[in-house]
Amino acid sequence: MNGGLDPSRLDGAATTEAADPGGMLRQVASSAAQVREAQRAAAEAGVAGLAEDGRPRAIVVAGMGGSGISGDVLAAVCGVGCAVPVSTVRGYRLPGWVGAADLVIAVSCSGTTEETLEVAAEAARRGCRLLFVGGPDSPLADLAARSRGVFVPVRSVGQPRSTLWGLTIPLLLAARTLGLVDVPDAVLESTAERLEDVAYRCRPSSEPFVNPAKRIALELAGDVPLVWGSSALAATAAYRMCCQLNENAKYPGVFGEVPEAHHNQVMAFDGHFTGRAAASSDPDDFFRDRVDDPEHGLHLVLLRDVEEHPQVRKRCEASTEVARDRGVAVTELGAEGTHPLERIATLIALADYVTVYLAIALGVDPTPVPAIQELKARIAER
Ligand SMILES: O=P(O)(O)OC[C@H]1O[C@](O)(CO)[C@@H](O)[C@@H]1O
Repeated sequence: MNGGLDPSRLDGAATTEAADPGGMLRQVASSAAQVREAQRAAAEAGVAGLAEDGRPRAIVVAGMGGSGISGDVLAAVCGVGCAVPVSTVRGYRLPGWVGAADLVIAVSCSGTTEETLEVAAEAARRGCRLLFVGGPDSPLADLAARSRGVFVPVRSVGQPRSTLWGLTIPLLLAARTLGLVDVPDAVLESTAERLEDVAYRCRPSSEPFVNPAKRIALELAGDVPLVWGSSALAATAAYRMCCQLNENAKYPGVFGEVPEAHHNQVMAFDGHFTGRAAASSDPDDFFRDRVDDPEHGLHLVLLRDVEEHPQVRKRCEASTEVARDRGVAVTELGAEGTHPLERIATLIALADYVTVYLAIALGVDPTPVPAIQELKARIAER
């Protein structure tokens, strides 16, 4: 499955369908189209009707993996000033405080994920306000019909994780209709245009020296990425990047947010995963012989937002210095645009491409997730 690193796999001519048999690059490139199509789907489903009952006390999004991220993106775009709390439930249990005054949004691309269905069924039993987003002709769609919740059908572009924008835009439109977020149609369109622009710059035929995603993938290959966001919004993109490293590249990724990472994760720079420890000439160095390759160690990936707390900006600069002083490589990815939706979408889009190209450079098929499927099958047998 893993053929080892071969940078030539990212040469423009080589990044073909053979390198990506499941079509993950095509799926990622569909993000802008998803933004546009989801607006039509949400309007046809009657999401605007949610406003009839006024503002909910809270919004709770239930979803797993690439679908659960939609709840985090909603919270990030609504921002700290949001009039009601927005949280994501990843698991089987709906928190005890959630009741009829709250809006529960169940998101599942396949419409079959057991955790999401269990939380949604519990929300229906408690009489919560309900919105369902996901696969048509599915158990989720059946539950929506039985519980008379609003249902937005979403056409999968392949994998749930690459259908992120088809799943997320209906949530943003629900929040908009409830007066909780300012996302005008013009911002949805400018976000789609920015996604198209990232897709163009990161297109398979462009060579690594001009393609930012290919360049960053080659910088990361072999290292253990610590991915830190410089704002709540960038931290959501950082978490997404780690999940995409896992599922697309079958690769580890450690998520963090500045300033919190400065109170714990940064200590890993002083540990044995840094090239410095591995290259130690001290014969008594416990870690010296335990790291195979002193060239490859931790790699700090900083996702920088346009709007950062002034102290966080200083902290990001200091992070870079502290990391480089210890032989830890640093790569920065910057958000583009002004609206929070544009900023998070551009960070996610670039990071998505990085993870797909990392998979290809390593000889890994980005699309299938066999260990996830095996776990599901084993659980179903018990
Ligand atoms: O959107 P769905 O179909 O509920 O799936 C959610 C997540 O579950 C997984 O299939 C893993 O269980 C992920 O790949 C996916 O993002």
